[in-house]
Amino acid sequence: MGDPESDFNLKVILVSFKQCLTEDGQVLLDHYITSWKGLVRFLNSLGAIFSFISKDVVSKLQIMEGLRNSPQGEHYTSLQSMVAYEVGNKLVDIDRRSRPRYPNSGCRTVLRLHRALRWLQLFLEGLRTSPEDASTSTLCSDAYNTTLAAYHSWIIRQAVTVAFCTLPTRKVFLEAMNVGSSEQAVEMLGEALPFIENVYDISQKLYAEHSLLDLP
Ligand SMILES: CCCCCCCC/C=C\CCCCCCCC(=O)N[C@@H](COP(=O)(O)O)[C@H](O)/C=C/CCCCCCCCCCCCC
Repeated sequence: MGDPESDFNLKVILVSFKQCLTEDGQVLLDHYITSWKGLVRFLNSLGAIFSFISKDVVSKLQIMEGLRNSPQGEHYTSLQSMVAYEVGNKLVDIDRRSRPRYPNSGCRTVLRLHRALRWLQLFLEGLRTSPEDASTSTLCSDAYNTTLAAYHSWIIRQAVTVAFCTLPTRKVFLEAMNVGSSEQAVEMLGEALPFIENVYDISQKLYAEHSLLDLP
């Protein structure tokens, strides 16, 4: 049996995104939630300054677990079945002008995580391809500005900018992935990032097909 501490590395988490996908391209929500829990664990290890971010992710994961464990749980087996169920039964707030009726819908909640997954993909790709002396804070902000920033209020953008300034160097970051040297971490990212990319692309297509990419 493996040692839980040494098993805890970023490769395990990134590869777990592979398990989210079935052969016919269903995104399995149980695995999706588990993969995100692993990411939260990493985020927590970066320090208390990131706790406002991890609290938000945890609350979204709790919403999804609540739906999954509810009497309607079978509809929340995959992203596809969730979208079919919630859209088909009008359980999603589509119109920004109306009073929210379903603030905790699965579609809305996963959309927030889905956007964050794109941030993660761009950030880790930046880490992988950047020179040794690249600033992680710049890599992180660049990825943030092209993904999540557009959806966040001014106050959150300011808090995030401060938190980014506390990030460790690229070398420390790569070693914190717990997969060996920085060179090995870079290699691992090259192998494992496509798993995140696949999940992101399939989810993006599904949400676009149902016009769900801009849910309030
Ligand atoms: C050793 C390297 C490993 C890197 C592993 C990184 C692990 C990353 C884990 C989590 C990523 C951040 C997830 C952020 C989710 C944000 C969801 C969101 O947009 N929530 C907002 C909207 O929700 P509603 O209000 O509409 O319900 C919410 O308002 C936001 C609240 C908190 C701020 C979120 C800031 C996100 C910044 C992303 C960068 C994270 C920096 C991590 C540093 C590596």
